Amino acid sequence: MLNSIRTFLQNAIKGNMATATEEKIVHRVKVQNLPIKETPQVKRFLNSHGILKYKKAPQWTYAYINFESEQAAKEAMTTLNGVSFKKRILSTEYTPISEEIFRQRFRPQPKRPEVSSLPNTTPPLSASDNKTFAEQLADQVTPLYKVPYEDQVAKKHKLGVRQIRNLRKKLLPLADLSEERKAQLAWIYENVEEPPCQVLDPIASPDIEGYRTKCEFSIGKDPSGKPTVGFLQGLYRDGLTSVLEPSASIHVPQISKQIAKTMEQYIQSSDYPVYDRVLKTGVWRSLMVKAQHTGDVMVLIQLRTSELSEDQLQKEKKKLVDYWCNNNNNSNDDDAGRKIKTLILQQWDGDSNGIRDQGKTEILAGDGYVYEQLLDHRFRISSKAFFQVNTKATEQMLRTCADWCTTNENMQPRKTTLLDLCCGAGSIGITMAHLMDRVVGIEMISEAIDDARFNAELNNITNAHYYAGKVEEKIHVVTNEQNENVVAVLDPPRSGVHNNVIRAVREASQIKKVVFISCDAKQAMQNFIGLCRPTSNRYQGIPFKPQRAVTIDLFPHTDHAELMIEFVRA
Ligand SMILES: C[S@@+](CC[C@H](N)C(=O)[O-])C[C@H]1O[C@@H](n2cnc3c(N)ncnc32)[C@H](O)[C@@H]1O
Repeated sequence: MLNSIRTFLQNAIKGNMATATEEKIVHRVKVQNLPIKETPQVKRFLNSHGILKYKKAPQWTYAYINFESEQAAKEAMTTLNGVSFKKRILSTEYTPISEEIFRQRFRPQPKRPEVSSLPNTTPPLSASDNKTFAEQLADQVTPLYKVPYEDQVAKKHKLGVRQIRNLRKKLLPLADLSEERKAQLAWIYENVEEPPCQVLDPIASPDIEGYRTKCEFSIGKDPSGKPTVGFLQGLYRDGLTSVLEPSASIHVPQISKQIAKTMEQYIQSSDYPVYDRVLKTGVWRSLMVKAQHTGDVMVLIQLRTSELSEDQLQKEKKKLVDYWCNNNNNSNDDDAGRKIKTLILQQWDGDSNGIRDQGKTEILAGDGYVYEQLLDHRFRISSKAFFQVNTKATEQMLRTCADWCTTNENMQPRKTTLLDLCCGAGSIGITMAHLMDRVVGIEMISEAIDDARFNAELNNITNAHYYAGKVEEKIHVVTNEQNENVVAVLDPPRSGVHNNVIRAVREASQIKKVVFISCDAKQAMQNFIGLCRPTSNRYQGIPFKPQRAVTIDLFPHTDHAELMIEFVRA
């Protein structure tokens, strides 16, 4: 029972991450089989394994440790799992939790009314929080919406500076080893009152409303039980899996709101029920809309098919095409269906929520692609390929990135290879290819690599080469080469990259510079530390040091931003 609740919470967390808030996760590890009481001994034992902060009540046989990234959590699990302490064999469990829920747990909770007693409009949820559903949703998906935009940017800049300072702080204990290692970290002792590298003025987003070119909506029931397309309300702690409609969401473009509404009308008159995230029954699960600045729109509908016969599924597909592409929808919202370039169906019967890369996708109409324009280059994007969601702010980021990649006293750009790690559909390398000798891109989603190859050709680029696979497995393609000058741009997912990538980058002496683009510097901190820590058996090669950093606001009204750091050899 406990396990199923935990799985439910974890799935709910994952589902909500994928849909609405790009929410922060506390990467918790539960260490089990510890002795009760014996507090000083437990403290000494955990400290000796590098764990200085943890939570354990004297009567508990377990402790919780929080980490900033999944990777750090997993590394600690590897260290502690199976270790014998006080004649007990320890075991560990990864128990991630949404940061918001984590915080809420330490706050007194107002009593909530029964969900079924809530009326069908948008009234206050309870007397104590006195907020409409629209306000609650705004607090959840765009928590800074009431803060003037310049103040949002200033706040994110401050957080970026704090992360850069943190890097210095986290490296300090590693410097106290030997004179040689200390020398490699000399930069952390310079101007200790200042950030350890130049921090440029933050780059604000040119678009601050309706900027999201990709929206993932959940399909479910609103608090009154009405089938709805929108964002998960996100209070899984209470077992709530309600969906709130997005019409007031400031970051969602009008066209995507129209499409969500049109889909809502479809499911409300459908013979099949919406997906129930607790019982794991029902059919309609999620909707993804990619609405690009070129005017191209992709609609991907995710459904659970195990309740449908083959005949029913075929009929439903035909009905969807009729509705979306033959204008048989009654949408009075400016005929959202007419604007769709491609319609895709994804079958997903698994427990985890959100659009899944593993889901079976089928193109029902169009060619399965949309196009976007970035810095005078055109990009084809498939349903599975990552593409930055704020086009105008991404252009700003790419300009700065190109500038950093081509300024280096000892390297001539045209004799330099640009290593585009985690390249997605190729936007970084392709917009810079004309400045470089060649571009080598590595990406694990094969559809994205197909897009990158296609995009290079589409933009008449002949010096870009792409490899499908994990960076940790393919990076040797470039690092095994000799006598090359290489600049690496590393643009990984939120949690950063595998340590092996960092080790390979350090060991490849031809890589003179790394431009690290991180959408969650806290989680990527382990990677930054890996690049900068002194040379050891595990981390060979000359370490890097930060030279410049800048915050770029790709996500107005949310807590998120990109932090771009230029690392050069120390
Ligand atoms: C933040 S996106 C950046 C994509 C691209 N640079 C862009 O700007 O559009 C991160 C990308 O890393 C890819 N990725 C995640 N882990 C990877 C790995 N271990 N090896 C290669 N690619 C990976 C994801 O599929 C995704 O396309």
